[in-house]
Amino acid sequence: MYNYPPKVSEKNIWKTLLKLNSDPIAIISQNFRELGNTYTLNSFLVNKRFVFSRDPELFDYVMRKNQKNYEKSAIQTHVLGKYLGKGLLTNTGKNWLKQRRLVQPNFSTKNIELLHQTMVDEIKATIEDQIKNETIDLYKMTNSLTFNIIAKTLFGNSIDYDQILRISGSITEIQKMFIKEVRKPFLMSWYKVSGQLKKHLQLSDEMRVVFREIILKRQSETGDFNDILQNLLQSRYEDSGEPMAMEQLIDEIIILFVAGHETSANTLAFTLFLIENNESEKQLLVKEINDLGGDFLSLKTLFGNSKTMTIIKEALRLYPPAWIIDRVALEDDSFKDFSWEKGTIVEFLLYDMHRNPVDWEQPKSFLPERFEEEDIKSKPYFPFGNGARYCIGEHFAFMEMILFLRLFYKKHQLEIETKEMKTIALITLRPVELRGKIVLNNFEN
Ligand code: HEM
Repeated sequence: MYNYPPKVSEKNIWKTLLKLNSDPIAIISQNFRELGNTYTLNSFLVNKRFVFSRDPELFDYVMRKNQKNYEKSAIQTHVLGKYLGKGLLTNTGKNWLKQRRLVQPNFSTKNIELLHQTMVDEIKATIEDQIKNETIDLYKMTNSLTFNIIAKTLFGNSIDYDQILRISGSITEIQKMFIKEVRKPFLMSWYKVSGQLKKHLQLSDEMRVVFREIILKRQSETGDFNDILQNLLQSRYEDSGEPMAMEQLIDEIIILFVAGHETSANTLAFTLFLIENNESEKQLLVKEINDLGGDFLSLKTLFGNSKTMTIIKEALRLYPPAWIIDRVALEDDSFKDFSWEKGTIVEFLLYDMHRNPVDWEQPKSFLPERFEEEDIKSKPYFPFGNGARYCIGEHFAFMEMILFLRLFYKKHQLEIETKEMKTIALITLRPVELRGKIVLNNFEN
């Protein structure tokens, strides 16, 4: 009936299923090498068929050309959605489209650029705070930095650091629970009877209370507020002219926190590691910052194909935080010689697409200059996704990351202690650790 791509053999299914928990990228990649760019895994554990792929053409077909036939899997819409609500990342169908049309304009280049000063202030404060004359956890630093940036660009001074800490604590706990549910779904009854599920749903409720208070207070105030909340409150649906309902607004805010901090934090940590291990690139970066003089933070120098930009793009190629993207087929479908039944889950491994030697020369090397080549647009490079659900925060992310690197290398140096980059692929791909000491330059740049 259906012509599924080559299957993981009976013999290798157990090995694959076990390793999907402990080291998913290694086993998924190994299967590509053995079975080709697209293969099938029948998982008896969850009674579902998975098609894994690193074929850019199939990715384009599913994400763009035939995207109407594909939806996000229940892992995001239900498992994560029950804690985080139905914001853009966890929403589907008509409701998603309606929300996307309302929320996306708030992330236009023009609107994001208005947040420049807020980002600069947060970055300066974080770096100052971390100069301690001792080794610190740099990944923790990039995490709290990007969390504070999203909090302050969303709420301005309407949120205080105590509230930020509480929300960040709740989101971290919820993410841990989510990972447990995804990795060990067969323990679901235990999560229920042991009270873990309830405890995490309560955390979610508590978080919503904080957001509701902030929003209600804002609605009672008058004045000029330069933040995303103000824009979201002023946004109107095209058809009805109505604003967003309170609970939907809270859903969107929670998603912005979740989608908008860890991805950038991971990228910054990977980028720092790569810069510190590539002396010539570091020199070029510092030279660029110095050559820009007083313009090193100005909007007109931020978004061109600068050294700072190509370094980040290359870090995102080697270590895409969204290392895997999934979709479920709503109806039976076929692509080239293959066909599959509705309900099949298609998993795209961006990590492997970005490192496939067929497309990339020296795929494992850190070579930012490849992003200056003419043919770069034809390469399979999708750190921010593809098609209708493309990341709305790309411009925001580049702005905060470029500002951070420029401010950091303008006046500081890093004595990095982590010698080898070990990664862990959970919801996002992140470093296991990154430790080092920040020191002030003893010369003024
Ligand atoms: C380096 C940083 C980032 C990376 C690598 C990244 C990556 C991605 C990817 C791959 C998707 C698509 C997922 C899919 O199709 O299944 C996505 C969606 C999304 N991202 Fe980002 N992201 C980053 C930063 C941000 C930031 C800073 C924000 C917000 C401030 C944000 C908000 C979102 C939202 C709301 C969605 C869902 C869009 C939708 O489904 O309509 N992201 N991101």
